[in-house]
Amino acid sequence: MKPTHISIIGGGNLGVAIAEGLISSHYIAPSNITITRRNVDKLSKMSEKGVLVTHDNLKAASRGDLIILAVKPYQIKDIMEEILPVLSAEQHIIASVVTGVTLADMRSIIGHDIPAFRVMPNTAIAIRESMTCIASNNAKTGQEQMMVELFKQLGDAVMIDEQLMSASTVLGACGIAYAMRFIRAATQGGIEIGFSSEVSQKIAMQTVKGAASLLLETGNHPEYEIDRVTTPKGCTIAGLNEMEHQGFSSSLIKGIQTSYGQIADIAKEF
Ligand SMILES: NC(=O)C1=CN([C@@H]2O[C@H](COP(=O)(O)OP(=O)(O)OC[C@H]3O[C@@H](n4cnc5c(N)ncnc54)[C@H](O)[C@@H]3O)[C@@H](O)[C@H]2O)C=CC1
Ligand SMILES: O=C(O)[C@@H]1CCC=N1
Repeated sequence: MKPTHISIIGGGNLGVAIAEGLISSHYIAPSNITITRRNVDKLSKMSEKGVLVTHDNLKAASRGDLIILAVKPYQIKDIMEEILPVLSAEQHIIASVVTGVTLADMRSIIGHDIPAFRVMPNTAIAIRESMTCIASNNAKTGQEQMMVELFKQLGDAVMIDEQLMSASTVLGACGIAYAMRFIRAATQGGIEIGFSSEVSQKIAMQTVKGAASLLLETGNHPEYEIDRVTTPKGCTIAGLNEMEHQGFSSSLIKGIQTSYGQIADIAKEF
């Protein structure tokens, strides 16, 4: 089972990133993707790639069998009300990437029959390296599997309980920004100890990629791999311990908790 036409409502940062990932995956032809935005001029790169671009959400919704809502939390209610007249439980799956908007919120507008999903990717979906968490509680047979297969084309994907959707938003979607801040900070440190900014960033980026790949490929725990780097009385443990004295792990955990707390406020925008 595979969607025949995917319509993305809201061609902003994430909506375009999803379309880019879909195009490069060859999972679906660009002519079977529609993306909408009020100002379609900003989607010219998408139309150059063969994606159908329109400001007409109704047209997009009737064309698609999978509709991905990628608008801001305060915009999703109006969009669902707008497209409702063309939705049918037989034709459509509605998937929202909108932070803090629950399946119950969605059902309060679109009703109980239309299969609804929450999907939480991150912006690396554009290059097919997203971690995407997916939840639903009224999917029809085979639809959950179809959604996982689709998003596995764009990185990795898992079904989770909806209760964990906010946690997945923080760890996966916000998480890519935390990882990039690590890269930027490491780059700045690298400049201070002698590298040009360009070379420093290259080293920082490839090192983070290598660390993640090592864990993904071996299945090892990070501390096991750290033990293999930290020579006794060596420079790694000296720096690592100083980072911990300065609150490295603690600041990350506290940041994650703060982001998580913020989602309750975002949810009020619905
Ligand atoms: N940016 C990210 O990394 C992630 C964002 N999200 C969620 O995805 C959603 C979208 O986020 P972004 O792409 O960052 O926001 P964005 O503001 O870049 O994109 C939203 C787009 O929707 C368009 N839009 C607004 N009203 C519309 C309408 N009536 N018809 C058609 N298009 C309309 C806007 O013009 C804009 O281009 C948010 O709810 C956010 O919480 C989730 C995971 C990651
Ligand atoms: O910062 C935000 O609220 C959105 C949700 C996850 C990533 N960006």
